[in-house]
Amino acid sequence: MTRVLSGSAVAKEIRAGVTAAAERLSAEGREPHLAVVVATADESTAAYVRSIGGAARKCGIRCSVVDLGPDATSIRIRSELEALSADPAVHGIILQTPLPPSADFDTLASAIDPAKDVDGANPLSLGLLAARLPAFAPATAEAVMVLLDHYEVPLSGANAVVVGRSTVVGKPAALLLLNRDATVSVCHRRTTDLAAHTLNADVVVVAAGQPGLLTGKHVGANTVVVDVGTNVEADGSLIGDVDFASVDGVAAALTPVPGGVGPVTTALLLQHTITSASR
Ligand SMILES: NC(=O)C1=CN([C@@H]2O[C@H](COP(=O)(O)OP(=O)(O)OC[C@H]3O[C@@H](n4cnc5c(N)ncnc54)[C@H](OP(=O)(O)O)[C@@H]3O)[C@@H](O)[C@H]2O)C=CC1
Ligand SMILES: Nc1nc(=O)c2c([nH]1)NC[C@@H]1CN(c3ccc(C(=O)N[C@@H](CCC(=O)O)C(=O)O)cc3)C=[N+]21
Repeated sequence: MTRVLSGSAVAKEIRAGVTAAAERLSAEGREPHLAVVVATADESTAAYVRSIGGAARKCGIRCSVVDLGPDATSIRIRSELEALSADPAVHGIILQTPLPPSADFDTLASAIDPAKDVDGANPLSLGLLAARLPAFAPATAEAVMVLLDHYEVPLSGANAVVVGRSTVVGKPAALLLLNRDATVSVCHRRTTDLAAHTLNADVVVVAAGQPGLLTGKHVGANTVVVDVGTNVEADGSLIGDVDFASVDGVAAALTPVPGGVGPVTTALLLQHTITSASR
């Protein structure tokens, strides 16, 4: 039997704390405010931005979406990030990926004030994370850890495999797992034999953006699979990177998409905004 590790209830719990804190802050005249900068027409990003806006509203956090369009220049994006960093009424800033082909995420994210970097995108935040110093972790990577902890998956000494090495998800997830004493392998497109790695893993985190990448042939009976992928199908439905039907019944546990990592990510982003507004 494969256990389905839902994120919805976990997210709800986090949002309850956020709502109470947002109420307190607003009563003091410090309405928490999250700004989301978008420069893409990507469908999964649009879905994410909608879910952030909806969740923020419900929790009493102001959310402004700054949509610069898919043709925005690096100069335009950078000046927006600088203006938001300098605005005392803004407490959290996120820059959505993907960006226009001419723009570099890591370069632009360094324009986000680390104090407002609620998605841990500034390379400085990643460095602090690597050094185990206080910083905002990327919400998705932290959501992976929150889910594993909630379902009491042991990490110390566990073999963990992360599929994907992006700055936004794969790399920080690997760092967080390493900080918890897992033995971590990071796989990517040049990995020659993905199954050889994942079959040996206690925990597999998949963040590749490739539907159907991980199948029942990649996992064993004791493997816990965390599916970070959010791929929008032609009919508009959301699917992960894991072939759910083939892994279900083989692995020990699996997070669903939707209803797994996604809602926890959004809740943590709001929680980070509260932390920033409280300072
Ligand atoms: N649920 C959530 O909260 C979030 C979900 N996402 C989703 O997670 C997925 C990954 O996002 P992101 O990290 O930004 O994506 P990127 O495209 O930036 O990175 C994808 C990574 O996966 C690797 N990869 C791609 N294909 C394969 C393959 N066939 N075998 C092994 N590795 C592969 C790439 O390797 P290489 O480096 O060699 O190219 C790369 O490192 C997307 O579906 C995205 O929408 C993202 C953020 C949050
Ligand atoms: N800098 C940056 N950080 C990100 O974290 C980031 C990004 N860029 N670019 C785009 C991807 C995508 N992503 C999602 C997060 C949550 C849901 C989510 O909550 N989905 C719901 C369903 C929502 C719906 O169905 O509309 C769920 O999984 O249950 C989806 C997608 C974050 N991303």
